[in-house]
Amino acid sequence: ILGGREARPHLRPHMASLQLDGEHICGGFLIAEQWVLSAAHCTEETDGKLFQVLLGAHSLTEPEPHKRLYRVRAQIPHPGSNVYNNEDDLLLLQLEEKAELNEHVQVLPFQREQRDVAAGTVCEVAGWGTVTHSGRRPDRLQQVERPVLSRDECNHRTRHDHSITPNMMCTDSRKRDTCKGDSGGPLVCNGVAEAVVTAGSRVCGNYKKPGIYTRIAPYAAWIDRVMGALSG
Ligand SMILES: NCc1cccc(NC(=O)c2cccc3[nH]c(C(N)=O)cc23)c1
Repeated sequence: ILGGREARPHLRPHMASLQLDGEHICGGFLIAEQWVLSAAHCTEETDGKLFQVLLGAHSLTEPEPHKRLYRVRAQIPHPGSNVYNNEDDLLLLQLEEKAELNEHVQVLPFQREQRDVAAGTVCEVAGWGTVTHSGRRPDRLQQVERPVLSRDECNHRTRHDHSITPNMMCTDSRKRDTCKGDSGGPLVCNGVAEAVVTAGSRVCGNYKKPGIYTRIAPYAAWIDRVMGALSG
C-alpha cells in the first residue's frame, strides 16, 4: 500500500496473508470458515506450490494471540484467468480445516448484487504490499482509503485504454494506491467486499494508471458452486 498508514490492529479480522516458505506473497480474505478468496495472478511465480494462509495477524513476524498459519487443501483459480490479461483474476483457497473464528478471525461478506459501486464512493483497501516505490515491505498491515473511479474514466485511452470490463472496477491511484503484494486483498465499500485487488499494469501510485479490481458479484455463482462442490 503506497501513501497509506498502519491499520488499526485486528479491525480487519477477515484479512489473510498468502505465504510461501514464510514470505508474504499476496493478500486474501476469509469468505467462509474454510475458504479464502484471492487473485489468480498470485500463483504465477509459485511453481505449483501450495500457499500457506496466515489468519488473525497484524504483524507478519511478531507473536500475536489468535495468529495462526493454515495449510491449504486446494487452490482453484477461475478457469478464465490467464497470464495475458486481468480477466477473471480470482483464486479460491480451501483451507485444510475450518478456521477457528474469534474476534481476530472473521468472515467478510461479499457483494452479491450486480450493481456498480457509484463513482466517488470512498472505499478502503488493506494489505502487506510494498509501501515505497523502492519496494520496502511492511511488517504490519497497512490501509488506505480510495475513491472509486468510473469505468468510463478508467477506460480513457490515456489510462487503461478500454481494457476495463464490466467485471472490473477502478480506484483513483494518485499518490495513494495498492502495490506489489496487495493483490488478492479486498476492496471494502460500506463494510462489504466489493472487489479483489489485481496487479493490472503493475504500476503503483501513478494517477495515469488507476488501481484495478475484479468485481466479486459477477462471480458469486462460481464461488458458491466451487465451495458447494468441495464442501465436506
Ligand atoms: N496499483 C496497482 C497494483 C496493484 C497490485 C500490485 C501491483 N504491482 C505488482 O504486483 C508488481 C509486480 C511485479 C513487479 C512490480 N513492480 C512494481 C512497482 N515497482 O511499482 C509493482 C509490481 C500494482
